[in-house]
Amino acid sequence: MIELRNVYKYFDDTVAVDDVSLSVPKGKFCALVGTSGCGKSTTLRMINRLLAHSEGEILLDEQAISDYDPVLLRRRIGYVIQNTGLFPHWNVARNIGLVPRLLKWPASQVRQRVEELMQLLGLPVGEFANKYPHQLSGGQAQRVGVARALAADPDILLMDEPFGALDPITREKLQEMLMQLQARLHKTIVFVTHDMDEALRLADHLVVMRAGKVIQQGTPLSLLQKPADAFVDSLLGGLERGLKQASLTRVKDHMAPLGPTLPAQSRIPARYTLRQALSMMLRDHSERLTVVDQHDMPVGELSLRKLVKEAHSSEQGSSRES
Ligand SMILES: Nc1ncnc2c1ncn2[C@@H]1O[C@H](COP(=O)(O)OP(=O)(O)OP(=O)(O)O)[C@@H](O)[C@H]1O
Repeated sequence: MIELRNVYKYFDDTVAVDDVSLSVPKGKFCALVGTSGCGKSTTLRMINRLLAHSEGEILLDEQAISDYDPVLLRRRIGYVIQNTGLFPHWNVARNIGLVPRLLKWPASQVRQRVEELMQLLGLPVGEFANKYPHQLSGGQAQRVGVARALAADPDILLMDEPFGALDPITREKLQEMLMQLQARLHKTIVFVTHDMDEALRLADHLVVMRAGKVIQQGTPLSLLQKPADAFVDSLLGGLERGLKQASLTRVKDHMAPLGPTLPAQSRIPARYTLRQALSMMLRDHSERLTVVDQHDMPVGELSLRKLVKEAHSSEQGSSRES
């Protein structure tokens, strides 16, 4: 568990981080988003003490980070940055094994761990172990960066725009890889990004910052349903907000039992998103879809009218709560 309580960071006259409080429970994925210079990276770097905070408290598992030995603290925390920070004259295997070697693991154990991680990250050992960073594509180098951060099995990962320099297709692949890794490893992750779609896709908890302050935080769906102000609304895509919300919602959570009327012609698997369902409705000129299970058996139906009604009542509900 990572907790920041009323944290400030000053650089001379600049207030880079201004009264930030947030907590990331164990095994959860927190994304920090906001425009350039709003204090995301500074917030991240204070967690592993690359930067000292000026005021407030930062706690790991309820213990102040100032009580930890900084070297031991950083070994508990994997750190991944945009330009990978790989050593150019070391091959991939040596780069990945850096922290275990510093920890004086026996050579055979380091080798085993490196090979295990390369496999986990889709980097075949025979092909990549002896390559140097300049021989890798951006996506491959970033996989090596993630493998290196995971080498000593830290419980926390801090990731600063890790996929920022990649083309959109590679970026999406690495997001997918990270989601799969997270489903297996359950690390506590704080992830900085400019890309709201990346944050919406990956995060359990979203923190929107502006000028050093946290403007709003919560689950991606809660922010999409009720952005705190026009700035958050525009970051979340303005008019596109409805479709983004639909991308995060599954058909199975909105289907109704099969009715007495004839099933609709178009069929959609229950695991698909509402965005895909809406697209199918538009494509097939149909306000109703039959929902099917993995064996293509009808299990329910989805109606556009009901979806619109539900969206309306959930907005009413969330405005009553706030
Ligand atoms: N070492 C430093 N010395 C002085 N000012 C700094 C330093 N590091 C950051 N700042 C300032 O602190 C503020 C926050 O910077 P930070 O890098 O945390 O923002 P960011 O949200 O991560 O930006 P970006 O998305 O562009 O990386 C900025 O005004 C920046 O100029």
